[in-house]
Amino acid sequence: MSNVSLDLNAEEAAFQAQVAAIEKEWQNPRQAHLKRPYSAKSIAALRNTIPITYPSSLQGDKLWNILKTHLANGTCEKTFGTTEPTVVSQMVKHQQTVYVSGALCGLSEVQHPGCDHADYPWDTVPKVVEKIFKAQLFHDQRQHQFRMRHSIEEREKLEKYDFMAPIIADGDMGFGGLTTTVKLAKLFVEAGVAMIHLDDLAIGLKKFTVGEGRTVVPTSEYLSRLTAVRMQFDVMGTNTLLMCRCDTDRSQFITSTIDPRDHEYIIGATKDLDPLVEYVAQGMAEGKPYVQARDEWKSQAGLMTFDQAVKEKATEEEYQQYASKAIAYGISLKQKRRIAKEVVKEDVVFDWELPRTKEGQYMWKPSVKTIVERAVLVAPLGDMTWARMDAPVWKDIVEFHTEVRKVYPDRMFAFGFTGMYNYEAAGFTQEQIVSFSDDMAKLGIVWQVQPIWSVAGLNITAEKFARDWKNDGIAGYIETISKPSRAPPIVDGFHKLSYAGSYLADAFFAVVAGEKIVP
Ligand SMILES: C[C@](O)(C(=O)O)[C@H](CC(=O)O)C(=O)O
Repeated sequence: MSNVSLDLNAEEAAFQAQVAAIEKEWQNPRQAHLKRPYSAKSIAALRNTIPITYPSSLQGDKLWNILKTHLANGTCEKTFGTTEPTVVSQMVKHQQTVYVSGALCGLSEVQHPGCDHADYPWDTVPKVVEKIFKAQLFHDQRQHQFRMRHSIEEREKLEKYDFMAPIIADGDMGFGGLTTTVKLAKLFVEAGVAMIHLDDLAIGLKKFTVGEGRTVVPTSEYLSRLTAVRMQFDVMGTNTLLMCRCDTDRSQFITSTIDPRDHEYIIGATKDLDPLVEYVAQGMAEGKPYVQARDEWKSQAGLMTFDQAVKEKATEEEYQQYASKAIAYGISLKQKRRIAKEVVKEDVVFDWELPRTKEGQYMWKPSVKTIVERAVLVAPLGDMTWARMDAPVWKDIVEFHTEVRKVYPDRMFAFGFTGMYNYEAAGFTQEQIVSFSDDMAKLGIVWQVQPIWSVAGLNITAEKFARDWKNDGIAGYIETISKPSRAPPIVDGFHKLSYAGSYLADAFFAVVAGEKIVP
């Protein structure tokens, strides 16, 4: 039974046309760098039967052109994070893009604020993107209407801004299984985002505190996440950009050992002792603090990777023989053990189950090499790459970007000036700090973000005004806010010409009343 007349030929022809259109889109220079593990046919079958277009796609193209121009010029876009449309309306005067930070959303857009553990509801960041995008459309509309009320000669004297700065947003770790990631990607596109970034962190285990550290997922899971987003963008037919962020730097745990590509970096105990969780439970029952019990166990466990354990037991010659066969991308622990048995006389004791945490994580040894491997592997699914680093180690920054560029010379990169960077402590001179952005731009880092300016930045502004208002009242307001906001370059305030959009409201009344055309 059906409620439409069934024309199977027309249905098949429409489907084949859709497949052909998708194949063509994928060959377009804008998409030629992408490689999908699925077919155009699978995507066509997942599409709706009516055509739907999204502004997100236009914004994606716009962002692509902005960043490609920076890449060609060896320059970069420097932006910052906000959740506030008011801030966006001003930053577009100086920035070409806007960042919606998950950390900020977690602080100011939820009922229960908290440090950035990405523990807010999965639709929090897309909703903020939607709020900002709609505000951008409003400012774009009011400016356009205002300009069109003026003659061409008059317009020359008016300020003009591009309010539609592409929005880059934090997709965190995708918030769960593949279906959540798909829904997240869809909501972002519908909200008007130009690019999202997705990382390889484990849900619920993003840490910024002193307890147990940050946890990544296996390479295979990271790949699936990014593929899920790419698939959803393809289903929606958008040119929205995907940034592959990798958080392996400084991560201390991995959720599973399922992927041999991760085995080189998983840490085991090389001593025969009780499992960490049992030792800690026992210690705590005896009244020891958790951290003390944990550290005691760690100091006795002989923690290292399997390759290091082999090195400890082998002669120099045996190790060279072992390394030539066993240290290569994707060699599993099982294969490594077999090779060690063949070439090393002594038994290699190694157990990666013993150090597992109460939540089941395995211990992990991060390195620039792992980040490079992950970044290179997933690069064809995305448009940009970001190696998130807690601390600015210049040598690591150079190594990472140089290595990835050996494989993908045209790759565009992002960088976040994250957390509590202490440049002096990291050995940077004042000169190096000043030229840091430009130096990074030369490595292809075309999008650079200070994600959390709003915390200290807005607080400083608010605290200052709160003090001035208490002390000086309206006299102070007039001097420090009202007058400067009217002087050029105009910082939008409530006055008729700007932010509030009074002219737009007037236009609605005039048009409804039958006004023909202005000026
Ligand atoms: C960029 C980031 O994802 C964010 O949410 O803004 C955070 C910021 C931070 O922790 O300082 C991150 O880098 O993880």
